[in-house]
Amino acid sequence: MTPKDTTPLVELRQVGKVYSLGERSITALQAVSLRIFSGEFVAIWGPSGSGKSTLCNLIGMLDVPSSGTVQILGQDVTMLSDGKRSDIRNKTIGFVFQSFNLIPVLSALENVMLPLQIAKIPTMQAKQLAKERLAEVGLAEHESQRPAKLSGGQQQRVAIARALVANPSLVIADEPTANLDSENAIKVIETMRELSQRNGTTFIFSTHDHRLLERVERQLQMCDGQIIEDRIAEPTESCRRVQVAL
Ligand SMILES: Nc1ncnc2c1ncn2[C@@H]1O[C@H](COP(=O)(O)OP(=O)(O)OP(=O)(O)O)[C@@H](O)[C@H]1O
Repeated sequence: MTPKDTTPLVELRQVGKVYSLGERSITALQAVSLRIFSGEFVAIWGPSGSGKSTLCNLIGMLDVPSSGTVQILGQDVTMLSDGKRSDIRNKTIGFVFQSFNLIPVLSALENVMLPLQIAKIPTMQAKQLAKERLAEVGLAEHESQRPAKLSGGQQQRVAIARALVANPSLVIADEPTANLDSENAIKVIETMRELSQRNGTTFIFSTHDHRLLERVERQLQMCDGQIIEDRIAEPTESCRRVQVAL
C-alpha cells in the first residue's frame, strides 16, 4: 500500500487566513490545499511574511482558518470547540519553538518530563520515558544540567525530546534553527530527520535557511500566502555523509 492509499495525517482544503488590523486586513494564506502523510519529513520555506508561521499554526490547531478546512487523520477540526481541539492537539501534536522555551530552573530531564507530569503520568514512568528521549537526541549525559549550561543546539535537542515524549504522531517546529549557528542548525535538522526515520514520527518545520533544504525530502515553497512549489527530492550525498558522521 502506498502512502497515497492511506488517510493523510494532515489535509488542508482551500485554506485561507485573513488577519484584521483595525481597518486593514492582511491575507496571510490563500487557497492552500495540502496533504501530509504519516512519517513524512517536510520543510516549509520561503521569505519573511510568506505565511510559514500561519500555516504551521493552522496545521497545529493553534489557530483557525478564515476559509477552507483542516483535517487531522480524516477529522475536520475546523469547527470543533476549543476544548475538543486542545484534546486532539495534546494527543497528536508536539511543538518545537524558535526560542527553545525551556524552563530555566528545571534540569534537561525535568523539562522533558514536564508534559508527562501535566498528563499525570506517574513520576517513575515519566522519568524513564524522558531519559529514553534524551538519549535519543544524544543528551543522556546532560540530563541533570539546566538549560543555561547547554549550547543553543543542545537546548533545542532537549526541546525536541520534550516535544516527542508523549509520543505524538506529528511534530511541528516553526523556525527551529533560527537562533542557531549553521553547525548546530544542521545537527538539529539531522536529529529530527533521524527520529522521523526511526520512529515514523511526522515532522513539519519551517525555515528561511535554504542550505538546510538539501537534508529534506519534501519541500513546500511559500510565497505571498501560497504554496508555489511542492517538491519531493532525494537526499544528497553530502547529507548522507553528515548522517553517518553524527
Ligand atoms: N497575528 C497577526 N496579525 C496580523 N497580521 C499577521 C499576524 N500574523 C501574521 N501576520 C501577517 O501575515 C503575513 C504572513 O505572516 P507569517 O508570520 O505567517 O509569515 P512567515 O513566512 O512565517 O514570516 P517570518 O519568516 O518573518 O516569520 C505577514 O504579512 C504578517 O505580517
